[in-house]
Amino acid sequence: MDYTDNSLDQSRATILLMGLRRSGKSSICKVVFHNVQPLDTLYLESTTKPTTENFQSLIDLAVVELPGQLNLFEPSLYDSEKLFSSIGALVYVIDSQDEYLSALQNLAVIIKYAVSIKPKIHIEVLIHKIDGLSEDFRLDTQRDIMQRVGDDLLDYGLEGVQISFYLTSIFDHSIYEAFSRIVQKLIYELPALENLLDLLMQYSSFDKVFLFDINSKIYVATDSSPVDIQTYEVCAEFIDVTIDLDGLYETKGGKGMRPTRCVSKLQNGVTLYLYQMIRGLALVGVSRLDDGEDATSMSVIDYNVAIFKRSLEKMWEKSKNLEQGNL
Ligand SMILES: Nc1nc2c(ncn2[C@@H]2O[C@H](COP(=O)(O)OP(=O)(O)OP(=O)(O)O)[C@@H](O)[C@H]2O)c(=O)[nH]1
Repeated sequence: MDYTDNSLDQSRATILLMGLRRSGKSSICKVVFHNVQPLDTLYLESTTKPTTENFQSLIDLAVVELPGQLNLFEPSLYDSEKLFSSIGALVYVIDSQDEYLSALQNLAVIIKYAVSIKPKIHIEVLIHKIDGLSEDFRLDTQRDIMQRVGDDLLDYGLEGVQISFYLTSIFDHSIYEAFSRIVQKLIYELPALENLLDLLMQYSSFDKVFLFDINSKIYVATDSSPVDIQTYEVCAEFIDVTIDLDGLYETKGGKGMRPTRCVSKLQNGVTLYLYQMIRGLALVGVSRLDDGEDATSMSVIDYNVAIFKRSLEKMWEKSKNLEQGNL
């Protein structure tokens, strides 16, 4: 995703990032959207005023971060009603290594306000910094937080509100997985995209396909089979290797003339396939081709991926026109 400017554009899909002080909001933004190494977030300064960053991917995305020290309803600093009515998803970060009861009280107040302004808002709760908890304790913590949030909402008469919970850490891929799922909820064309990816799977002997945002390693869509985190990790790392290699070799006719394509067969027999798409995206597929069927299958894969890319271009053009009111 490209960093563009610093203004909040109402037409973009907007994610509002909230949570108490030091819960990890800025670190998440830095790691996911700016490729900062997790350890380099250790001594980040506390954020003192609301910040907005815009990113371009399949959709234009704005991430607004509200500093934890702010009183949510502090009218002099920002117009909370305007802000909440413009967002698609509220992401609330809870530090699971800290005492979290006050965070849960804060969350309940925010949810009450958010749904009063925008009833259809997506509410996403990150139970963050789980790297410091044992496997068993992670699940206990998640259960406890879900139970308490449910009880708080019941007290407010908001029992029907849908909330998604994610266990996350910037030190592994869980934060990318969570953001992938959150961003996908904001993509209007997601069902059509998933359909296309299912078709691609069916006709191209792929076992799993992802449509990745190359810079952030968020996947904006995948086929309908379940995501296994190890497959995600292999594919995300394959993007890094491909981009590094691509930088080493100059293609005929100069850079950027041909889309990047890379195929690699791993020792365990799994073939990884990457093809550059539009708007900073890449299709990454995993396949278990048998020896001997590589060449024919690869031609079929190339052919079908080219069709997928054309469909994606058409879909993108159409949604752009719809947005501009041209259709
Ligand atoms: N162990 C661990 N530490 C984390 C993780 N994410 C962030 N941190 C640390 O938490 C501390 C606070 O992170 P920040 O990103 O500054 O928190 P913030 O929510 O932006 O804080 P304010 O700006 O004060 O609102 C930093 O030292 C980070 O390195 C995580 O997943 N695991």
